Amino acid sequence: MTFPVLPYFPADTAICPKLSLVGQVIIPFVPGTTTTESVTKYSTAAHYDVNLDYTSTTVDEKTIDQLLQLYNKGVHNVFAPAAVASTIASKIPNARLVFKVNTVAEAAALKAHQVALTSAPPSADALKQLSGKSVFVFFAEAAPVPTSIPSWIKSGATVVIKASDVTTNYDSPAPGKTPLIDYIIPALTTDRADGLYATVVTNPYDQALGLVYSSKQSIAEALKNKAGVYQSRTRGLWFKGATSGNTQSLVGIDADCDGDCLKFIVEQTGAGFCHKSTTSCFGNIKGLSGLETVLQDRLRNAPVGSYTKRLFDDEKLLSSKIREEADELIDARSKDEIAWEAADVLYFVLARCVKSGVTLEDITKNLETKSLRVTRRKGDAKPKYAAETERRDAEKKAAAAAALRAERIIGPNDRIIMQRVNADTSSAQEVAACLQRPIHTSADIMSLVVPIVERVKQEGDKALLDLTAKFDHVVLDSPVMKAPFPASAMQITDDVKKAIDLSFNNIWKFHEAQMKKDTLVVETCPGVICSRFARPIEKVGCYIPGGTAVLPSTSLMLSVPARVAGCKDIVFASPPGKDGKLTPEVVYVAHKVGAKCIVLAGGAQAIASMAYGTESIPKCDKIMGPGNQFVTAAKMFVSNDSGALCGIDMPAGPSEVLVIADKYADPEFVASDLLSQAEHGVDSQVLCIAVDLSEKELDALDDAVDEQANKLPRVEIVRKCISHSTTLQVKSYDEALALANQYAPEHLILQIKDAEKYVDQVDNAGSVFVGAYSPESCGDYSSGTNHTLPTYGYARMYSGVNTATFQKFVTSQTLTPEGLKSIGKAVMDLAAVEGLDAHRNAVKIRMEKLGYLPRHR
Ligand SMILES: NC(=O)c1ccc[n+]([C@@H]2O[C@H](COP(=O)([O-])OP(=O)(O)OC[C@H]3O[C@@H](n4cnc5c(N)ncnc54)[C@H](O)[C@@H]3O)[C@@H](O)[C@H]2O)c1
Ligand SMILES: N[C@H](CO)Cc1c[nH]c[nH+]1
Repeated sequence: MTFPVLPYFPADTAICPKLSLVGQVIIPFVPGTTTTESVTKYSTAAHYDVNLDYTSTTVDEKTIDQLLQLYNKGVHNVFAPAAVASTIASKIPNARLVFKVNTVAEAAALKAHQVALTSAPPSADALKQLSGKSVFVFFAEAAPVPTSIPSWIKSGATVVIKASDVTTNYDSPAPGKTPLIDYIIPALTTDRADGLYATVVTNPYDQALGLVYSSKQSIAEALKNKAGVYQSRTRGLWFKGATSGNTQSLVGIDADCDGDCLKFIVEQTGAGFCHKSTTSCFGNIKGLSGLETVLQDRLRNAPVGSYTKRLFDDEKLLSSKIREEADELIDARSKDEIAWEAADVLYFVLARCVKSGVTLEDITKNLETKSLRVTRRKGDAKPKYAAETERRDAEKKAAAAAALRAERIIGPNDRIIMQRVNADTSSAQEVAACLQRPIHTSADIMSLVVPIVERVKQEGDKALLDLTAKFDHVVLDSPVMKAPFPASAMQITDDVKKAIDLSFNNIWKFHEAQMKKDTLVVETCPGVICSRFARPIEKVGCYIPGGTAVLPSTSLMLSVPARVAGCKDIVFASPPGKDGKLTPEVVYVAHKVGAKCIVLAGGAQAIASMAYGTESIPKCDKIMGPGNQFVTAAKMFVSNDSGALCGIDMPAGPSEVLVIADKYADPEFVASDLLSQAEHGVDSQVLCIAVDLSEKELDALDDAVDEQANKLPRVEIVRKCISHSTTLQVKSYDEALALANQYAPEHLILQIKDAEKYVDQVDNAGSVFVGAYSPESCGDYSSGTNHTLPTYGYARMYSGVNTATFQKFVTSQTLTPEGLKSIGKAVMDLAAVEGLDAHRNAVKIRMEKLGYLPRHR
């Protein structure tokens, strides 16, 4: 309970610190003038509440804003005439208001909980009508009537008195002034025979220092001297510290709920409160304030070279520690970890405060002020911090994924098996880490690729030859081989020729079936005929990878649909071998499809040469084909450069496969499919989602992977790829398909019972291989579907290469007069909405001539 006396200070600058020892003051509110500073200067630094007296009988929006700000800076209550208080309450929902009225009857009629009586002094009996309300007897204007004060206070009212009418100088008060003690004693009771009041002494953080006793005189002396003065039961008036030197500065006094126990809030100096030289009579104070005391002492006395000294002297060290500990706290999970990390954070934060002279009391007061806010911020983090948290989360995800991969380096003597993760018992973060791709087209790659592209753009063939020498370690005379291609460059075996021819035919058939030959015609309204027809893209570039393995199959996958679509100029690009020659199968395919030339270059430089053209290489309108991260980044770069005016198919990077396998799947089949993509490159990724497999069945899968992998010539690549590849155990098919859709694999293989049934549930995948006898390799070469497919999860929004990739679609329309009549008005109305009069006119003129609209000259 705060003492039921509220000193009124007519000017906010004149607040008497001694009177405010009772815990509250009231100052006038002046519209437009009372600033938040005039409130914070008391409310955040001192131990008393600041109330405002609003005297005007009107209130405008500007003043409401001003009040809002003042509330939010810690103003306790605003006393206002009842009508004004109602207006404020309607504008500021949680405003703390005391409704000023003249009479007890008016107060009783109000719904408000806090009321102030401003005129005729009420009798104690009349006050009883207001039980249940907080009542203030407002004597700020008139001189108080001291004889009534005890009865008001005893009735539970708080007396608002002019500060100038009160004094702490109790023994020789100036004429007309009432000693403050006279307002305090009526609020107290005691059942002790000696009439003393039990008094709890606390520090400013409400920590008990000890129990003492007070008398009317000791309290009056304490108020007068603003010091700890008590009544010893054996030695009379006791000025604490008078002999020991451990004095106390009094910062506030208070009473308990029924007034039979006092509280003195003090700042203790010297060894402590207790005569045994401990901080309190209950021993030394621990916790945060104990730590604060230690740190304050260290700030003054820390030995040179000690860690605490370094911490105080080295701003960067202290800031870094706060950040580091805050991060660790964010990452902590168990109760123990959180407590541990929170303690570290508090230690360094407190060191920062102590160093800057900020005390726990300042922080507590600040917290109290914030709790008084009437309009609260939404609580969202500022965008900068939200973005930072997201960035850090992404970094952590990547680091977690990297850590998982890093943990698993499959050594030459280790079994080549995938890591196993049970999706049902792992955290979402752990599962997500398994679904992270090993490599991204990041800013780092772009910073390598952009200079390469720019060089080719500027220097053409010369740059191409230099970069081929640098990256492919072969010095060429010319970067291009033009058609007709010499027979010597396409020497291949009959079997391979037959294989290419068979594959060519199947790819042709499937892509020709996709060909949109017929013009699409729709009459949308009578006389309005809309149509759409396809046209081939004239000049297309086909990139055929050749880094870790040359892929003639890719030349088929790109050039056959190009030919089906009717593209005029087909340009191939593929890195030359160390002997400076192209793979003969690639040249054979180029010859078969009638390609115009083959660029003997790989990587970003090959893409740039086709995007911008060089002295010897024709510029292409669109570039298709897969490749490593340099190729993919260069494709993305040129497609964004309006100077290149060059489209691309999609980001088709390192190969990947996700196999969903159940207990009906043959582990050897599953292993072979996983390894067929693992052998592409160390940055490939293969995943198996095992549906309800037992440990024994999972072991069989591991055995099959290990056995087959060790027999492969590219086992070294496979070993590295399998290191970052995972078998995820799930319980159900639905779960498996949900994870597959989340990953959006380039290839999805369903080795499950009734596989066909689940195709409907596939939302995101480049190409699906359904059932035990549909290995992914068939799609790579010969079945007819295309193997140039979106990776990195781009299957969520891109399709694989298809015939339409090499086409563009043109729409056309024909309107008859009847057609114009059907839609003319709608066009004119919409053009008017957009304020585009020329658009409107184009229809209006025709409609007028046709007689559908009256002519306007
Ligand atoms: N998504 C698909 O549809 C699909 C299809 C087939 C292949 N692929 C993938 O294509 C990729 C082919 O990659 P690849 O490396 O074997 O062949 P690539 O032809 O894509 O890249 C080789 C070229 O990269 C350049 N290069 C190498 N190191 C470089 C460096 N440090 N800086 C700049 N340039 C550098 C060289 O010029 C080299 O010619 C594989 O990851 C494979 O999985 C994907
Ligand atoms: N699997 C690759 C697509 O990611 C294509 C390919 C070509 N040769 C063998 N495989």
